[in-house]
Amino acid sequence: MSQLLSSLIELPTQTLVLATAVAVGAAALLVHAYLFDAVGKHGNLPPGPPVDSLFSGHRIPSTHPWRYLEKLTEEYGDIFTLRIGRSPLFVLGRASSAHRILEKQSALSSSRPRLVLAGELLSNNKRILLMPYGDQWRLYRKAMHETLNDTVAKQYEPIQEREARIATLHLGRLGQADGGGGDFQRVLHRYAASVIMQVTYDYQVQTLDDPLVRSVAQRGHALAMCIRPGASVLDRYPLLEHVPTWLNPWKQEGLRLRKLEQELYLGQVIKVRERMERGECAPCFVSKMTERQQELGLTDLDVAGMSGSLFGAGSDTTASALSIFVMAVCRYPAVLARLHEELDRVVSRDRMPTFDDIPQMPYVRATVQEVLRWRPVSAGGFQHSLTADVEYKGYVLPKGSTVVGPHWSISRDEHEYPEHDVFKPERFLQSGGAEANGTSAQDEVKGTWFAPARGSVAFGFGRRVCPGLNVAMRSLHINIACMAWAFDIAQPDGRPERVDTFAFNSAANSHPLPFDATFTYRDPARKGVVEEENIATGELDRIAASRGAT
Ligand code: HEM
Repeated sequence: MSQLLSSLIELPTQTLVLATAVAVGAAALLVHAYLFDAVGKHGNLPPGPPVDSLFSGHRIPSTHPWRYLEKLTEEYGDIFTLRIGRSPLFVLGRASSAHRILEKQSALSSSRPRLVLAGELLSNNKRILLMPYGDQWRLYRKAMHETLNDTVAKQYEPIQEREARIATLHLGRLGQADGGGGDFQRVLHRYAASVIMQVTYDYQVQTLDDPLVRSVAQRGHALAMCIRPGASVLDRYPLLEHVPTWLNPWKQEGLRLRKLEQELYLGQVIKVRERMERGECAPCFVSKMTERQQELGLTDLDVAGMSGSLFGAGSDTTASALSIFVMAVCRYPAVLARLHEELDRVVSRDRMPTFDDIPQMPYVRATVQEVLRWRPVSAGGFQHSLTADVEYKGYVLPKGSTVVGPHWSISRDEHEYPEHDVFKPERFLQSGGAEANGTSAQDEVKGTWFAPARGSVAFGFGRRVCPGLNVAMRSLHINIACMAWAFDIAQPDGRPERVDTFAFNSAANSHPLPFDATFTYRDPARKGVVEEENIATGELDRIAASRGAT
């Protein structure tokens, strides 16, 4: 009797266990299918480390994420898979994979991952950096090419020479309160802001406290906040976009930011047009776009969006690269000594360097290349997304997934760059530097003295390569030549080993954290030349006037 009873109890217990197991198994399969839908369909994917969490996948540290990716590259090789939420991210940590996928197959790998808050709501799909590959992006690229190509960029050289002279004057006056003060990074920032504002709006920036520069920087900051990985719930759950605006605080915020941005950028376009009508505007991005607007089929919002994008893309990046140069010569004084030798041979102490001198200065050119390699500004690289399946080493990377080539790990490959952590411009003298060829960045400017070196990834990849590189490379050359011509630049205690060459912020365009450097004129004659040049730029008068006004 008791045997019968226990078998009756056992039966439902077994059934219950079985049913629970089936339910758990089914749920696991569903979760698996949900989390790995893109991955599961294709199967043959590059290996990668185990996930940190079943639901969120891999957690990439927010501090210097590129260093984490470098470690994984050393472990897993030139391609590996991470999972971010539901989506796979393929990391191309070496030149081999990045070149093969982002350059050779760039027709398939030149889109951007969708960013609902930053790209669609805030930017109204008018920010080229975040735009998906397609007709609108092509139109913007064409417009940018017309206004930033080598021939047009050459016309901006006088602006860059003048601004480099102003920057040199301010560097020589660091610590003085009468308009020459501020730390050196602010001086370099002012240079970059002023050049990009003149290129875009024919608007010269005198100080970083200029209200327009502040407003533009605030908009850039708002964008940076929205782009941070995981910053927006709308990007994690894009379906929320369909919740009506009055019930949707994230959408309201995105649209509020869009309004602020559009008012600012449209306002600047209108001001340029008013000055054009009065015949007071020098050629700049907005004036050229205004002339070509109808022909290209651009709306006012397109012109406003494109011109607004330029400051964010071109100002911080240039300022950061110039600060990296200062960091490098503080840490490696022998590099500065060799630059001094070259400048003394080509330029003499009686005048400042000009663009015409640069082709005669291979060491200056090699130094620029090494700045871009040693501490790449866009260290983590920019994410691209695939518009079709892409094959590499027998793996199939599925359409729609995201790939990234971190500039940091690619530029620190010991096979390509022995003693990668040492700042050594000589490596670009040996390899033929600017004359060598092979990347799409070089295709842009092939044969010119400022082409990025063979294998350089500093300006990105394939069809998304930086359209501002003609302007950027000119800025780096002229400023590095002027700084090295004028100054002994040093770590203040005279102890180069104290320079922390890893002290950078973690922004997408990474910037050295504030550090001290001294800028001492190499001799009084050079100081005299810089001051004389700045009578011509008008900067000495401006400083005197601002002193009188206070
Ligand atoms: C040292 C200075 C600079 C560096 C290191 C730099 C680097 C980059 C990189 C890495 C990208 C992304 C490429 C990719 O997706 O693979 C980019 C895109 C871009 N850059 Fe630059 N850049 C610099 C200066 C400039 C300047 C001066 C301008 C404007 C005059 C500019 C305008 C742009 C624009 C509009 C894009 C977006 C292109 C697109 O998505 O199609 N950049 N830049």
